[in-house]
Amino acid sequence: MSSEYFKILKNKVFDKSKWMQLPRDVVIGHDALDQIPRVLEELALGRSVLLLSGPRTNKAVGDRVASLIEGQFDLTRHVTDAITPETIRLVEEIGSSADLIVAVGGGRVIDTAKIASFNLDCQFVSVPTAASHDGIASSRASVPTDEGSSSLDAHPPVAIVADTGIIAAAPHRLLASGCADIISNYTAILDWELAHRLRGEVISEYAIALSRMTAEILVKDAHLILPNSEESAWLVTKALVSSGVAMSIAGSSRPASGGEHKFGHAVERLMPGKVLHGEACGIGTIISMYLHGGDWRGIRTSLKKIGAPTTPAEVGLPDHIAAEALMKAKEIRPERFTIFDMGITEDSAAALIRMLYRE
Ligand SMILES: NC(=O)C1=CN([C@@H]2O[C@H](COP(=O)(O)OP(=O)(O)OC[C@H]3O[C@@H](n4cnc5c(N)ncnc54)[C@H](OP(=O)(O)O)[C@@H]3O)[C@@H](O)[C@H]2O)C=CC1
Ligand SMILES: O=C(CO)COP(=O)(O)O
Ligand SMILES: [Zn+2]
Repeated sequence: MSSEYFKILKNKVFDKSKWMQLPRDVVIGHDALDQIPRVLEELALGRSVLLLSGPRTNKAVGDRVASLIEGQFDLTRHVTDAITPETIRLVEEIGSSADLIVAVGGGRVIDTAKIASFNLDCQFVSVPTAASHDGIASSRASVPTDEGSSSLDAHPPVAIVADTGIIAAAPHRLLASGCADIISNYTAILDWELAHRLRGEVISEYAIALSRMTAEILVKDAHLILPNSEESAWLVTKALVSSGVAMSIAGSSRPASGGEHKFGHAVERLMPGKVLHGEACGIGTIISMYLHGGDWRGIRTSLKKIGAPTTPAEVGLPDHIAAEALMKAKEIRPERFTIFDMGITEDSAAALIRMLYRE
C-alpha cells in the first residue's frame, strides 16, 4: 500500500475515491430496540455513552433506550431541538468524554450525532424512530448554512438499530416522506448522468445501480406501504439503508440528491419547518422528471399511492414560494449541476408550478 494511504489513515481524512465506510451492524425488526445492550456490548467501544434525542422522541423512545442501557453503561442524556452549528457544538461539549453517541430520533438528531461523533473522533449508533429520510445509514450529514452548502462529509453509523414497531407507530406522514426521499433517487440519478455527459463529472455505476434499484423496488411495492404496518416499516427502512449505502459507495450524496433536493433545501430555507424533507423533495421530483422528459405522471402516481404530497398546496406551500424555491435551487450548492441549471426563468418557474400541480 502506498505511503499516501497511510498518511490518509493517520490524519483521518477520508479520500472518498478510495475509502468507503459502511455500517457494521444493522438490526431491523420487531422489538429490535431490545438488542441495543447487546449491540453496544459487541461493539466494545467503551462504557461512556451519550444518548441524544429530540424533544418528541426523547419521551417516547429515548426513555426506553435509557432504561435498557443505564446500569450497564455510564449514561449522559441530551435533547437537541434543531440542527445548527451551535446545537452541534453543544453536543460536542457534552459528549467530549463519551466513547459513543447513541442517536434516537429523526433525521436532524441522527445528522447531529453523525457530525458531533465525527468531530469528537468517536462512533455513533443510529436508532431511527421514523423511516422519514435516507440519512439513517449514510456517511453524509445535511446542515443548512447561509452559503447554501448543506451536505458535509462525515461517517456512517457504526451500527443501526431500527425497531419496526416504533417506526410503524410514528405518524404515517413520516413514512411517506421517507418513501418520497427514495423516489427522488430517480431524478437525482438523471441529474448526475446529465452532469457526467455535460460536465465530465465522475459517476459511480455501482452507486447508480443500487440507488435506482432501491427506488424501483419501493415503487413496485408501493401498494404494500400502509399506515401502522410493521411490514411497511421494514420495507421502507431497508430501502433507506440501501440508499444510504449508495451514498457511501459514491462518496457523496449524488445518487440520492439532485435538483429535486436543491428545491427541497430551498423550500426549507424559505419556510423552515413547514414541510418535511422527503415531502419537499418528492414534490421537486415531479418537476425535475418533467424537465428530464421522463414519466413525471408515474412519479406522481407512486407518491400518491404511498400517501406522500404531490402539490405545494397540500403542504401549505403557496405557489409563488414554490416558484421562488425553483429559482433559488440553483444557488444551493452551485457546484452540483442539475436540470435546474438549464435555463429556468422566473416566468418559466411560475408556469411550471401552475401547470404541473394543477392538472
Ligand atoms: N444525512 C443524510 O444523508 C440525509 C439527511 N437528511 C436530513 O434529515 C432531516 C430530515 O429528517 P426528518 O426525520 O424528516 O425530520 P426531523 O428530524 O426534523 O423529524 C421530524 C419530526 O418527526 C418527529 N418524530 C420522529 N420520530 C417520531 C416518532 N416515532 N413519533 C412521533 N414523532 C416523531 C421528530 O421529533 P423530535 O422533535 O423528537 O425530533 C420531529 O419533530 C433533514 O435535516 C434532512 O436534511 C435527509 C436525508 C438524508
Ligand atoms: O437528503 C439527502 C439524500 O436523500 C442528502 O442530500 P443532500 O446532500 O442534498 O443534503
Ligand atoms: Zn433526502
